[in-house]
Amino acid sequence: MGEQAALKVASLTGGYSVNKPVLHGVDFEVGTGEMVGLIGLNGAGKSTTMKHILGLMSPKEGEVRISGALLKDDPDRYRSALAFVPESPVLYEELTVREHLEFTARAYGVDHAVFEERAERLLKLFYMKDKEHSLSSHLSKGMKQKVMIMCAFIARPPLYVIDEPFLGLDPLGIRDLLDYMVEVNREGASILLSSHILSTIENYCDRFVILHKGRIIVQGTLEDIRSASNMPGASLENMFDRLVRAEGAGGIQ
Ligand SMILES: Nc1ncnc2c1ncn2[C@@H]1O[C@H](COP(=O)(O)OP(=O)(O)OP(=O)(O)O)[C@@H](O)[C@H]1O
Repeated sequence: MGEQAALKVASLTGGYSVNKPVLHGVDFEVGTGEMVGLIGLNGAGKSTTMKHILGLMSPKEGEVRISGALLKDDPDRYRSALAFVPESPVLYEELTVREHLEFTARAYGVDHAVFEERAERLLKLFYMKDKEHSLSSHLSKGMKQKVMIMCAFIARPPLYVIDEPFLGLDPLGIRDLLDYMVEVNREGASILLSSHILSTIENYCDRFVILHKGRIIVQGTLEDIRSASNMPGASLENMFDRLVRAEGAGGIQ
């Protein structure tokens, strides 16, 4: 991996209360142009890790760097270097789909002509062209999720942090999203993707980080995880099942 990873999470310990951390010494990187899958059971700490990366939570110990920089070094630059797709859509009810895209593009300083071109392509790709002037409150659940996804891609930042994006998307939406992620990835963007749909992400991610009860139990390529779990040729889902059962399933104590 290069000297300066797109994202470096180092010895991260943190949580919601001072005395009871949720994350314990979490260490991983996302290299430039890499797609890394963050996987774990409900409550394993995936969203908490992402909140630390976004700067919504401060580490108790350890640090998070984006392209070598800490949030406190240059908050504006840190924030504009990443786009986040949350697990549940968070939209402004009184804004239309197009207005959401415009608002995001402006916040990231996207040139107007570039915005028009990207917006047109995304609206068509996600079958949302006929909804561009609809208020977000008038959209279906999956359509709201598509707006969040389009907002991330309109910005085209170097790093995407994507939390379980497939929920609510129809099969075409899932495939279009994956294809688009591959496209930005090939152009050099880095992606941290969390999902429970292991059979889908198995074929897309370069590496995986398996989080269990706030600790990383294994990380690496599919082959690395096959060696670590002594399961040659196994699917990610089967390895995950064995690894977390061996550690004892259940939430963070
Ligand atoms: N706002 C909060 N306040 C206190 N504890 C929280 C809060 N959000 C999450 N937690 C706790 O932190 C732990 C990790 O939760 P987190 O949301 O990071 O899990 P996750 O891996 O994203 O799970 P899921 O797959 O269900 O989305 C859990 O024990 C959870 O109860």
